[in-house]
Amino acid sequence: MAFRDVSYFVRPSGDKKELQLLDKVSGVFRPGVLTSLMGASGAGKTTLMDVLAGRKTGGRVEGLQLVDGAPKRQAAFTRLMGYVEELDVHNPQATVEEALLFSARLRVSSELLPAANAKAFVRHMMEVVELGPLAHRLIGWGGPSGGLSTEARKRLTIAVELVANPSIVFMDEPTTGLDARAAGLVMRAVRNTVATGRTVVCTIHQPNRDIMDNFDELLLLKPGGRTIFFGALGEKQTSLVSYLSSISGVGRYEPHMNPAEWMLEVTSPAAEAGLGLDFAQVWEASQQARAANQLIEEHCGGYSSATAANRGGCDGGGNAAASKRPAAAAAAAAAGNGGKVAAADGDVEAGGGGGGALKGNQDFEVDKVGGNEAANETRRYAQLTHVQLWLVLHRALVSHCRNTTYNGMRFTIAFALAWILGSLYWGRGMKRNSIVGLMDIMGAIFSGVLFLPMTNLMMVMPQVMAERAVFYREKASGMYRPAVFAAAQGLAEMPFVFLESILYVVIMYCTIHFEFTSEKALWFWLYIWFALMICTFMGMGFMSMTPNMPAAIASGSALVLLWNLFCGFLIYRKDIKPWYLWAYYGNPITYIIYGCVTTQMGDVWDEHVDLGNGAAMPVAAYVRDTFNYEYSMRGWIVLILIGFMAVFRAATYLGITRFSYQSR
Ligand SMILES: Nc1ncnc2c1ncn2[C@@H]1O[C@H](COP(=O)(O)OP(=O)(O)OP(=O)(O)O)[C@@H](O)[C@H]1O
Repeated sequence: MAFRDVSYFVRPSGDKKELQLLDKVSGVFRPGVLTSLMGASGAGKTTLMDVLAGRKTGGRVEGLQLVDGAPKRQAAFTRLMGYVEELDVHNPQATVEEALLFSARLRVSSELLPAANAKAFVRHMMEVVELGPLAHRLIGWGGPSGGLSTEARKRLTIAVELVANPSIVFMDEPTTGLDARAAGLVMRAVRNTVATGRTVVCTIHQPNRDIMDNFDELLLLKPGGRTIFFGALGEKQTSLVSYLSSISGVGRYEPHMNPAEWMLEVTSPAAEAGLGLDFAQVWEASQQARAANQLIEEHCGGYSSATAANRGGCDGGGNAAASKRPAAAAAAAAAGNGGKVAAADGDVEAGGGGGGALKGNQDFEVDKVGGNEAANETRRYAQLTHVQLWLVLHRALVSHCRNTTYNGMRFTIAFALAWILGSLYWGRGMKRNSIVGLMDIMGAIFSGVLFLPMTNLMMVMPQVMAERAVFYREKASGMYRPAVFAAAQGLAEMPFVFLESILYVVIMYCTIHFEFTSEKALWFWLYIWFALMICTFMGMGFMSMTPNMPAAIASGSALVLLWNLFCGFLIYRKDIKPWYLWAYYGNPITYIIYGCVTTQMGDVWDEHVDLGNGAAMPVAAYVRDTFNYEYSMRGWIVLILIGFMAVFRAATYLGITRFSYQSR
């Protein structure tokens, strides 16, 4: 990948003036070469990497970006690159191998990596980052709650990108937060990745000497996103040290010093002010900059920065071919960097193909993976929609089955609430011959419809919050359609809510002793099942549309209170002021109570309610006249409730597609 005069501008909200975060940055990232992006905090390292990776969600980019000598086309480039984010966000319920298989299947097409070969490929990639022994370990949440260690999680994050067989891998601060030993292990995985012939670019903060020794080249930025140095570091960073030492006034480098620390210290804004120098200007005038520019020109061919920018070279247009790296390129790159890359660990060799070649003893040609990716470059996703849905749904179901805390809690609460309601209204389900008896039945139904479904609403929110973080990463990697994720998320809940509804209804129905006919019991169960589903989907929808848990809980609770008040139990339908009727009709609780009450009592013409003073009327007539409940509506109510479910599923879809709470 080559880029020239890349600038990036943002317009902070409420500010008329654009802020420039990158200022004409140029460079070349080559196969088999490990390039570090360094600079003071806030210099623009992550910004540059995000711009080059096409991960910025706003702002304006200028300049030329080429992939394999042609203007970068983002859709194709997304399939060719891996982006190791600083935070290691994974599905905690998956094992290491499952997470990698999931990524491989969704990011490499079945033509290039048949499902039968995926496991062998993944196993091979696990060897690259030395995760083989942890293949069957559950990822977990890390820290005291168990699962992979911080360092193993980082190697997993790298592997998740590697199994997509990318040509170029961007890594955002892969060693941050790790101790020296853990950072060393991660760097070995990074180095192994480079040895497969891939282009690897890392942002990194003040690495120690051992870590620094792993890097071949450096792009050093200063605040404002301007280049201070770009080129080979040389053995033990001698090229960098000799360049900076040649600038008059720069503090002397002593052999015992950490070169990264020294470099950042002598080029800091304070040091610049002390020397009265602008290191970016010094760089532009230097002989090393001329050599770097020559290299950049060689890779940029005849493209001018302005032309490419106008043609959408930054994020669209152009005719980018998928990256095809000849083995010679990797070898040449290695030769140009002290031969560091040529030696590969184990059976991993630098080689050709879009994703570098792995020579193993598999019974299929891994070399083909990525090498033929150009054939699919027009396809946005590696897999067809139904395959995406199956893979995402399968993962969601497995995760739910393993999430014993979530399921344990919801089944326990269902059991406990059913018994509490059952003991409160014990045996009153058939006492329909007095107004008090009917109100008891209504109360039991109102409580049953509200309590457990509301619990579901609150309990699902943290689950969705956790899944959303993983979704953002996977969406950015172009693994599947957002609609697939939304569909799988809803479908995976259904069997568990189904079981929960059976547990809840069986206990409640028997203890309250509603009428024991299979028809009435089935109607009752159906409405309660729908109530649970609606509230679960509503929790998912609210969590997807709002930025965080407090916002989701606040908005969900407010709506539930409104539903509660206007569902026709606390205030009868006929007593609700006309201008509030929308809250009665646009309210799923209204229909669930309506359905439960009318199917229990709306057809009971042979029993009479005592109205006092010797007057009585059939139960069915009382229910119809008092609550406006028509028995004939029971089927329509099912359709209305399905409509509410659809609305909340749509809310989830809109939330994940229209609102992104991860702006970059
Ligand atoms: N969307 C944005 N709007 C305004 N300023 C931004 C935006 N994104 C980044 N910045 C600013 O741009 C500068 C560069 O940010 P960036 O995160 O790229 O720096 P960095 O070199 O990676 O820093 P660090 O090492 O601390 O992560 C910072 O001053 C940051 O505050």
